[in-house]
Amino acid sequence: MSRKDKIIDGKKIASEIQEELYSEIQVLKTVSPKKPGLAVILVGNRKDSQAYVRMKKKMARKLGIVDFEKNLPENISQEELLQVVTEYNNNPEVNGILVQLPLPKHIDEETILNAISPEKDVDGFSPINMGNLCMKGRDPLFVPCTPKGCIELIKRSGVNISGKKAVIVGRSNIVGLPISFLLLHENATITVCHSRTKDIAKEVKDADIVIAALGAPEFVKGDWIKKGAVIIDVGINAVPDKTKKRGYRLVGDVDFEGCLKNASKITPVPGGVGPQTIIQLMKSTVEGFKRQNGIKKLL
Ligand SMILES: Nc1nc2c(c(=O)[nH]1)N[C@@H](CN(C=O)c1ccc(C(=O)N[C@@H](CCC(=O)O)C(=O)O)cc1)CN2
Repeated sequence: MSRKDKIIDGKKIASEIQEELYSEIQVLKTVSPKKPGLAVILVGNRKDSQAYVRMKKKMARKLGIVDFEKNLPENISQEELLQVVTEYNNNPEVNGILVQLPLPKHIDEETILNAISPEKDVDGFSPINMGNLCMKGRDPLFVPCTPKGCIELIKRSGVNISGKKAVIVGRSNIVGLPISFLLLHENATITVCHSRTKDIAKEVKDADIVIAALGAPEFVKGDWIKKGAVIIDVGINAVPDKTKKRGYRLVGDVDFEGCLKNASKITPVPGGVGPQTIIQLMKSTVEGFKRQNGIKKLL
């Protein structure tokens, strides 16, 4: 298999989904005078978070989703932030609410995420949606965007998940845990590795599907990969690089060149999982809009 055939083009898949969603929104216009609305709450001045929020706004506008934005100061109190969440919970024009993470240290993330109405929790991070994701036969209203995107990348690359052994490296609430449950619901056999796992390399060597989501640059090495394995790299790490204009380059949690040799499919960084986070958020907003307006099936 050629190098090109092995690399999952995340940007291309995201633009295919964008086109599908655009068409769906055009049809929605014929059945409802309302437009889907997404509220994004950003606290503080982190450059990376500001960039992600800009990307979300830009995509929403391209698709005809109305964006509501609140940029709040770093020192905002938890009570004031809760007030903003409540306002959006009560605003019928807002179908999805997202609080950009991470939050400043003085704010309790769990309290804020708990305050988002589960019906508008497009990130899928609220305890009700997370709880339903973790149970068999219970459909959460929303599923976290990055894990949802990983499943979509695997499926759209023609990989059958059922019966496969999937090894997830990382157990975060945002990615590692939700993707483990999504893969389990797709009938994969899952192993979740973390900092106390005795021999991560040994676990990965057995995997048909590897999900790397631990936030450590190029952690997963080429000689850990079983021939034919599918590798989904969720990590986005900036490593210093003086040859680059911005002084750094982005790498994933996987040693890309090393792992490419044995992999049958692999996502690059950038241009792999990242674009899914944005487009899946838009999909979830439209799903929320339809549910909240009693729109079931189109055409
Ligand atoms: N409330 C949330 N906060 C955060 C989430 C989330 O899903 N919900 N995820 C991440 C950040 N994130 C979106 O918020 C995000 C990360 C990366 C990308 C992306 O497209 N990355 C590009 C590279 C971009 C670059 O050049 O810097 C890529 O991988 O190709 C989009 C969104 C944490 N917070």
